[in-house]
Amino acid sequence: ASTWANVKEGPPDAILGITEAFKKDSFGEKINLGVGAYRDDKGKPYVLPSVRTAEQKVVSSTLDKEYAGITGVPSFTKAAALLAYGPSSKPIAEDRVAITQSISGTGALRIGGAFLERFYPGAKTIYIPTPSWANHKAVFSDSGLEVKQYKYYNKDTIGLDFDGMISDLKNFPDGSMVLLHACAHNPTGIDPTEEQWQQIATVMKEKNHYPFFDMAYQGFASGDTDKDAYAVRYFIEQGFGLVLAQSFAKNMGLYGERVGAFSIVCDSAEEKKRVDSQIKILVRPLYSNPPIHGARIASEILNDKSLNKQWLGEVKGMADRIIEMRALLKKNLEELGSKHNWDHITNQIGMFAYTGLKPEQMDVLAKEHSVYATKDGRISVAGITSDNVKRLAESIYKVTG
Ligand SMILES: Cc1[nH+]cc(COP(=O)(O)O)c(/C=N/[C@@H](CC(=O)O)C(=O)O)c1O
Repeated sequence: ASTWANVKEGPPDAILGITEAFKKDSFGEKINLGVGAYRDDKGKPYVLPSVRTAEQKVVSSTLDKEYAGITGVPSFTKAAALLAYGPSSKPIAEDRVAITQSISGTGALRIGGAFLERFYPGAKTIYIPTPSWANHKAVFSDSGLEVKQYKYYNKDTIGLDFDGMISDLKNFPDGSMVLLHACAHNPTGIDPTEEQWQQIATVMKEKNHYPFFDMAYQGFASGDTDKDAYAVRYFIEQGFGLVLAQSFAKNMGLYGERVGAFSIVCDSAEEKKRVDSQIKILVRPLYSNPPIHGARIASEILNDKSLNKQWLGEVKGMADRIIEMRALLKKNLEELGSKHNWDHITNQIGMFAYTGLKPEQMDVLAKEHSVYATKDGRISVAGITSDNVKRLAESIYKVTG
């Protein structure tokens, strides 16, 4: 038999497969609300002007193309840590943060999964929210961890199942690894309030649970990078050690440049030194060292005062457009006379709206209305424009009444 006779055909990716279906549709007014990538009000991909400027600076500085170190471009990772943990971060001041560049957010999650699988002193089980980003389970199970879930979404209220989450955290074995979306929860767009984060931290401290923060949308959720880092910084103030995956795909629009970072907040500079050495030993056989171009662009933006200010304005602009599209969609649905309560569309935050539509309704949206989104009812609000919002509302209204 042929070498690969035993290889079976697998299913298309839940998220990236939507774009394939969208591309095949010849309808002129088709709408893609699938992949979580920002689009401007003309539905076009958006390269931030600050990124264009930073890229020109990088290119004109005629730097060489030598290997970066295993942990990447130092001026980038240093600035990424500051962005996440804040300028007055104690762990940074005490040199307790081990950080490596990663292949965007996915790569950071994968390095984290592999590091925890290799060194975490407790059970090699990580608890992720229900629902979570479609790729989390595979990233962590392929890292060799057992993946379990905690309650997060309440489908009756289309809100946070806070009591369910707290009771799960209380029932899990002491010292469990818990994945937390730092802001703009994917796919629900539902975040704990600051008070709820404080209660989550209290329970996790009592239970000695270990936080794994995934921050893929810092600045993109509220338009304010400090506000979006609230949970991470609060946990650190409460004395937690933690690991953090950062992505610059969305907040800098560097999707295809694959810019990210993975960091571990250690107990001491001495511990950080040991941890850092083991991160290098883990990364070297994975991909040896990361791509330099995207990191150099991000470094320019994060380290140059005026570029950083310009960037923050652009990130806020993206967040504001998303918030405006949420309000427009809700308004159009109400004007059509929809009897449903659509408050969740404007209450939710970040790239996605969790509509509450069922898989079969999502199928009808695609097949009969050429509106494409994932089966779980998640729509990427970034795909909504002032030109398509009316037709989108009509399509949803026809499907939901
Ligand atoms: C929560 C979360 N974490 C990590 C990532 C990974 O992003 P990266 O490009 O590796 O930095 C994504 C991407 N989410 C969108 C794109 C995708 O699925 O890859 C999405 O949910 O559509 C997330 O939504």
